[in-house]
Amino acid sequence: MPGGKGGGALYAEDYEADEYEDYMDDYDDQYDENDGPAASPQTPAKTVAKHPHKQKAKASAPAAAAGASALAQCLCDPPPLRPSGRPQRGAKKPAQPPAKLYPHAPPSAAPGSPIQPFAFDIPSPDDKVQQQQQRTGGAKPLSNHSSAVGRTPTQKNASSADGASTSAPNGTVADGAARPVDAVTEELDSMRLGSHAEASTSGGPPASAATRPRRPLHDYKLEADLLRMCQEADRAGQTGSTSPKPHLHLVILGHVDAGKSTLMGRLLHDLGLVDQKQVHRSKQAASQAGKASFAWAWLLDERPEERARGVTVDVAVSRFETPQRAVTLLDAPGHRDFVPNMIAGAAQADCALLLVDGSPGGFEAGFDSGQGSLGFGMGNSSGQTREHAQLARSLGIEQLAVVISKLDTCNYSQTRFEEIKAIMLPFLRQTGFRESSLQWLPAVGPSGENLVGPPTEPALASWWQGPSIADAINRFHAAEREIHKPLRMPIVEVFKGSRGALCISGKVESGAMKVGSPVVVIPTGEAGTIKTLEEDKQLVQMARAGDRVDVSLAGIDASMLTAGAVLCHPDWAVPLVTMVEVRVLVLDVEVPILRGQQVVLHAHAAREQGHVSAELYSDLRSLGRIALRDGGRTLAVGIITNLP
Ligand SMILES: Nc1nc2c(ncn2[C@@H]2O[C@H](COP(=O)(O)OP(=O)(O)OP(=O)(O)O)[C@@H](O)[C@H]2O)c(=O)[nH]1
Repeated sequence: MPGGKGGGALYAEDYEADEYEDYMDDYDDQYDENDGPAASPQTPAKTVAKHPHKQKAKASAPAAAAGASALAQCLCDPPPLRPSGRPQRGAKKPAQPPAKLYPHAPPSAAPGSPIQPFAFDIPSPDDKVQQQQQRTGGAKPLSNHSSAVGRTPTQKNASSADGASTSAPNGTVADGAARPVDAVTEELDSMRLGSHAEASTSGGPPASAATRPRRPLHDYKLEADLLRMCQEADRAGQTGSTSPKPHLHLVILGHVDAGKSTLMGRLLHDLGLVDQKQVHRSKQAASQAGKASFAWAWLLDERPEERARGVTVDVAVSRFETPQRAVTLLDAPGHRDFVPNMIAGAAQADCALLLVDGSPGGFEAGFDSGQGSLGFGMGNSSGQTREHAQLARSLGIEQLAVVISKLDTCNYSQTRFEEIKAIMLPFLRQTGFRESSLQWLPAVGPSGENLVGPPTEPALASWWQGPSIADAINRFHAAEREIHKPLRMPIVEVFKGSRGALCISGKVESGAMKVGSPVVVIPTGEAGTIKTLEEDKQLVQMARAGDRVDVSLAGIDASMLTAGAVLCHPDWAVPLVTMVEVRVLVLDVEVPILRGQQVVLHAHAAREQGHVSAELYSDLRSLGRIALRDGGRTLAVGIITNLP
């Protein structure tokens, strides 16, 4: 296997800043044009990894020059003081620091200086590497290829909401590298889900559905009756959903407290989907809890936990329509603890609104890379604006509207709007977004400025004549429905439905199903049939790619249903693998990703340290994208290039 013994290793080679865009474009373009893989699955997967300092160097030549001299100076000049507080031997007065390298240098920095004298009160970057190596048993830095292995029976990650770095019961994703291949293989065999499924009391089929050889996808043909139903739905312009308009799955992203839920609550109200009574109830509840400013947000954040903490925890789903679009809205949490939930939300989306807090200091807090002025990571203090944008792009979102909120806090300043745009645009380009797929607009959630019509506030109306939020949504294109591929519906939620039955919900990523269709749930291999299909609380007979549905199943042991599993066509089930080769882009990480390092692999709604049910990116993009996280941070994003 490429990547060495037992897998579980991630390899990286040099990566230049602009390569991210090329990397995404390469793949997207090549699949668009050829409908085939950019690199043969047999070809060892290439990994791209970027070095944060290289990225900075390429992003701006003057900054790079300044950075190089600053770094060199820092390394060559002894620090002015020793840890004891006494001067270093031979210490000389530091030269005048170069021009500001990092636009959001902490306020404590010396005027004009990006450099903080290192106080030796926190581990140095070298210390961090060493600590990490000790954690992973003397692991080595990586080079050149990528692969990740899942080894434990699939279970819903029982870790923190973060889902990061807690060990799965039977081991870790990536510790195979240090152990003999045979031992790992044996262990894998003994853990096959076959035994898991056979042990179930449901009387369902053995795990063969999960482990039988993969039938080529091109052999698949949509069943005649389903095809007819899809064609009828096309003609009628609907699939049982309430609207004939093109359907968008829109996710709302952004740093914690950027104003996502407030904006969406107010938007739903202004579009007539939330009545005065609901608003009144929400306002009352919020003021009674001493959180009056969250009244609009509480229209979406309904859970007691969310209201108590004042943050969104899980993705809230609602539906609304604009004049030209039917929209399934996914309000994602912004808090860093809930990034895994954000990933599950973004994985279902075709387009996104990225909310950026325009208030003084708000943008800077959300956009902070946590890298410190010299580009070395200084902890987990980074803002989620960057991480959300990077994850969104790597999860396949190409259309993005950047909404600069809270401008009421700075007199609706156009200068502030333009300043934020000027900083964000190069970053988003570098993240892989095409400039032509980006929209920029201001909005103020609580007062409803620029949500469904032009601004009424003179200070904003004087300079903004561009699109409102509703206009921006109308400009998004609906994704193509992939009905000619076998059924795939990743399970996002398992819940007791209004009719009493246990239901699963999620977005159909490919194929179609109707009431009575046979299905199999991967990874457990449980087989059954579709009992009911519900879309937007209405019973429907059929659901196809692009529909978000609630499904109840007959003949399936309910205990086998977990979020992250995939509902599949029984003859073309998603492959269940213990190892995937991935091509990854390493994000701004504090220390290199090391062989043996534990990571949590996120693939669509699944997060695993164990078995992975995965698709090749070339077969189905939405299920072939992955993110690797550890310690509450996203380390790398990528695509599955091979299922060895
Ligand atoms: N002044 C002002 N305050 C706003 C605006 N939008 C939101 N807020 C306030 O910001 C706070 C956070 O708003 P939320 O809507 O909960 O933010 P969020 O992004 O949904 O937060 P999470 O989902 O927890 O990440 C609330 O007190 C809102 O009233 C705005 O445009 N202007």
